[in-house]
Amino acid sequence: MNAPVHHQTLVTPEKPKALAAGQFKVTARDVDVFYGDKHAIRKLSIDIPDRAVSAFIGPSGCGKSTFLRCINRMNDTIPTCRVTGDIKVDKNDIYDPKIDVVQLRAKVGMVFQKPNPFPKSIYENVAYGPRIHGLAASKTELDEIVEKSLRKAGLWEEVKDRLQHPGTGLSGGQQQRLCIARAIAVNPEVILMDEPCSALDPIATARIEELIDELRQNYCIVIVTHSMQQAARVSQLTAFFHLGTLVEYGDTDEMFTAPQEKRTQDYITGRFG
Ligand SMILES: Nc1ncnc2c1ncn2[C@@H]1O[C@H](COP(=O)(O)OP(=O)(O)OP(=O)(O)O)[C@@H](O)[C@H]1O
Repeated sequence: MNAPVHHQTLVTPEKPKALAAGQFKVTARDVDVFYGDKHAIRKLSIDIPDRAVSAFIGPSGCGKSTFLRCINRMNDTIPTCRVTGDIKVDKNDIYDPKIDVVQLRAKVGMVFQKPNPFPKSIYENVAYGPRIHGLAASKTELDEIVEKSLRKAGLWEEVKDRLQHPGTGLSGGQQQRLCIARAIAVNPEVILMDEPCSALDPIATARIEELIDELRQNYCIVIVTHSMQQAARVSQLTAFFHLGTLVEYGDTDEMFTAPQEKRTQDYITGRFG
């Protein structure tokens, strides 16, 4: 990309109130991440507010996904990966050995690059989490959770008459909304999205972006994206990563018009990356 980003904003440009009040949902201090000898994240500190969308941008391999996965301990599943430093969600240390990782991943849900519904029915995809977390006392309550989650994910009208059909039979964009419904069903507070639109066509992408904008009213959302246009459209805050460091994090509008750092300026104007 050689020209500055064309700035389209879907969302109201007001600053998140949480920023002004200093209320942060996720805080990280001096986080380092290693894969064996490879130092992937260096001394990263960040305060992420609630009820806003934060976008992580930066060139390939700069550590965006690695840091995103730290926020719900998804990196625990990679044997060579070691995380040091301090990460808190709601002031609770998520690397405390006493933390129940299954509960943490319900509270800090994740949506992946490629939609990955379970090979089960649409209903079961959404009902599975609430059932294992004991969130429904009866079948009626479970039905209500499934409907509410599918509604919040903007999928209910399209699937209400075929809840017993396989989730894998939906279109890519519908599958991604099903995965969002699945994450929502267990009452998360933070939703991590790792390039959630990269496998989708522009229409399905627009639908997911609208959904992200609606969801920010109730959740802390962090999205990794390769698209600066997408970051500009959906986020209120943007974090620019480079070579495993967080170069700057702040108001999306300011980041794309008057970045603080030369490296950010060079990246958003297409001089590297
Ligand atoms: N499982 C892994 N094992 C070893 N090294 C890894 C692993 N995952 C990532 N890395 C390395 O860590 C660094 C950061 O990778 P990461 O995927 O976090 O970057 P990214 O900014 O999300 O990249 P992209 O935009 O290409 O997805 C890279 O050098 C990458 O090769």
